[in-house]
Order: sequence, then structure tokens, then C-alpha cells
Amino acid sequence: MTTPFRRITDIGPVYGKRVLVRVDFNVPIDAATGEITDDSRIQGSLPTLDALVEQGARVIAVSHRGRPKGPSAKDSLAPVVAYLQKLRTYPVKLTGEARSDEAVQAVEALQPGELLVLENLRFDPGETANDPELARRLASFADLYVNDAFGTSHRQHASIVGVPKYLPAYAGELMAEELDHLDRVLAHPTRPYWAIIGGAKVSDKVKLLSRLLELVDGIIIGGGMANTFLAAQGYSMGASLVEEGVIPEATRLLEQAQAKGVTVVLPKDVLVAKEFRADTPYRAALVTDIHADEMALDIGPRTVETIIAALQPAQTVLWNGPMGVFEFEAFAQGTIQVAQALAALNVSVVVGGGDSVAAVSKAGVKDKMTHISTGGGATLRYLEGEELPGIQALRQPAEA
Ligand SMILES: Nc1ncnc2c1ncn2[C@@H]1O[C@H](COP(=O)(O)OP(=O)(O)O)[C@@H](O)[C@H]1O
Ligand SMILES: O=C(OP(=O)(O)O)[C@H](O)COP(=O)(O)O
Ligand SMILES: [Mg+2]
Repeated sequence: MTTPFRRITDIGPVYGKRVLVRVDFNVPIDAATGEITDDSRIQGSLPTLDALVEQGARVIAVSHRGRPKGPSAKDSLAPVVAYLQKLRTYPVKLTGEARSDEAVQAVEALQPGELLVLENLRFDPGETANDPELARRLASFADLYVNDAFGTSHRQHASIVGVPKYLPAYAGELMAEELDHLDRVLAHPTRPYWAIIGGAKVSDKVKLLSRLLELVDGIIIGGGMANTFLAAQGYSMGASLVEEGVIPEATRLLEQAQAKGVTVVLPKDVLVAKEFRADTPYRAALVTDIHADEMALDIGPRTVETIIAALQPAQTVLWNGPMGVFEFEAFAQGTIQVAQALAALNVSVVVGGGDSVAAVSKAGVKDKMTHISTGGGATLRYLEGEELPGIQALRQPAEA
């Protein structure tokens, strides 16, 4: 498929030009140690950033991290900037938010061959609200815009769809590579084709499952996502993460799957605990036996066996969303065992999502996967078949 948008290879000479690059630096960070637990998204952005810096552009990188409600030290991009500076010899600097005087001055002072990172875009509510004023501010910093944030290109946010209205816009290396890989592996999947869906962004991702059910032969639902489906089936989920508002949609999806003959695997047993913390006591419980004060934090051993058995005939697997709170050792086994089983299958496996990739890396099997994608929700949205808003925006002529 020829891509109808401009790629960074079409950009021409950039020496001295200011280039605003939207990256996805939304990397998982261990709350206890402050360590970046998976750097795939940082590594993924390097081909584009390096190419621009090495050609002498003045590079301004912008990203969100987390879902902060206003400025918070916890969600600062400072650890990412420190990490980047360790990886690279060219100067990498952090400045304030887009609408701060500090940022204006830092952009003004930026020299060819330097990289400046603005503070977390979501500290400013204008980012998620797609505020044109914020988009114009960001555009005012640069001559050219590059979107390399595949993982966020399903969002109608100012830095994704707003800025390219005002600047000549290009897809970065990572963006182009992600689209090529997804097309190669998933446009005509070898069957049986299975999806594994988990994680915590339940209402976001439930919306994207209807189309997926039309594409796959079977679907495994685990992690936080499973709780809402189990609740839809009438199980009492106690204090588990359940999004009540999407229970009707979950019920409809289960009916759709049945009508289509798509196999659905839901947990039979789960690990439950009374508190959401690493060292909490826990027990394995059947989904029929979750007490009111307990929450499901991982799939149980019987479910792991069922999933591994279900996956044996699969020839293509798409995985987004961990099977449990894998960040806590006690609740990592479900995710790790599924990851290891996939690695042993020797079939086409695409794993996508900031946290899923961290989990597969923790399981030690990242190298065994056919494609590791930096996008979770973005990958699911891409598979719906319509162009991602961030890609669509690259095709519009700039308004000036
Ligand atoms: N049963 C559960 N209850 C609460 N959170 C869960 C559960 N299972 C998984 N999670 C959480 O889901 C998060 C990842 O979800 P999500 O962002 O949707 O995935 P990805 O980044 O791979 O797209 C992880 O931080 C993990 O701790
Ligand atoms: O981490 C992300 O997506 P993912 O959790 O689906 O992999 C992206 O950075 C998008 O973040 P958002 O879902 O808060 O818009
Ligand atoms: Mg995530």
C-alpha cells in the first residue's frame, strides 16, 4: 500500500530549521524506584530524533506522560530527558510547558544539533481538549512538524491533530515503520488468528473490540478488561476494577462473538487481594467465589492453562494489555506465563502497548516476538480499518 502522507524522507534540508517532533515518551516508570522499566518508546523515537539532530536541525520534542490532572512532579518528563542524555552525546535539555515563558526563551536559544524537550503536554488541559490556542503556540515554535508518536495517534489532541493545521507535516520513521509492520503481519493474517486483550483502559478499548471480533477466530480477555466482561456475565467482582458504564457494551460484544462463532476465553479463576499493593496477601479464587472486599489482580493458574491450550492452534496472535498487575511480582505470573507460551509457539505474534511491551520484556521473551509495537490503543484503532486521526492530519495542507 502506498502511503498518501509525507514521510520524513521527503523533508529536504533541515539545517538550522526548527522541527517540532511529537513523540510518545509515555514510558512505564517504577513508582518505588523512579526507574524507567521499559525504554522501547524512547529507543523507537531515536531514528527520527538522531536523523534531525545530525542534520543540524534545532529539534523540539513534545510528549505526554500519564494522565495528569494539571502539573505534577510524578508525571514530569525529567526522568526521560535524563535517560535520553545518557544515551546520546548531543545536548538534550528540558524546559517548561509550551505556554510558559521559559519554553519560549529555550526555543529561542536552541542551537542547530540540539534537542529540547518541552514538559509534559498534558500538564496543560488544552492538549486533550485539542485547544487551537495551544496548537498555535506549539506551531509557533517551529518551521516543520513531524509526528512520530504512533502510540498516541488515535487521540484527537492538540499536538497530534491541531499542530499539523499550521505547519508542513511529516510522519516520522517510527510511525512509518509501525504502519508497515502492522500491514505486513495483520492485513492478511495466517489463520487461526487470535487476539489477547487485557490491561486497564477498559472503556477506551471496549469500543475498539467490535471490529476486532469481525477479524479474529478467537479472543482471550484477561487482566482488568476481563472483570467488566465477567460482571456482564453476572459474576460478583467484589472490589475489582469494573467499569459499570460499559457493561451493556460488554454484553453486546459477547453476543456478537457468539453469533459470529468467535471463541471467547474469559478467566475461570483469578488471584484476589484486599489491597492494591505489592506485598498484599492474596489467594486464588474461582470467579464464582470473589468476596465483596477482594479485587482480582491477576488471572489464576487454571485460566493460564486454558489460555495456553486455546492458543496452541493459533498461527497469528495480536496481544494488547497485560493479564494482571504485572508490576507487582505477586500478580505477574499470568502475564509472564502467557508471554512465554507465545514465545514457544513460533508463530506470528504482534505485541502492542506501552505496558504490554514492558511485560513481555520482563518475561524475557521480547526478542521472540514478530513485532513489538509502541501502540496499544493505537494498534487496536488502526485495525478498525479507518485512518488514525494523527495520520489523517498529516494529509491536510497547512493553513499558515
Ligand atoms: N486485574 C487488573 N486490575 C487492575 N489493573 C490491571 C489489571 N490487570 C492489568 N492491569 C493494569 O493494566 C495496565 C496496562 O493497561 P493498558 O495501558 O491498557 O495496556 P497497554 O499499555 O499494554 O496498552 C498495567 O499497568 C496493569 O497493572
Ligand atoms: O500509553 C499509551 O497507550 P497504551 O496504554 O494503549 O499503550 C499512549 O501513550 C496513549 O496514552 P493515553 O491512552 O493516555 O492517551
Ligand atoms: Mg498503557
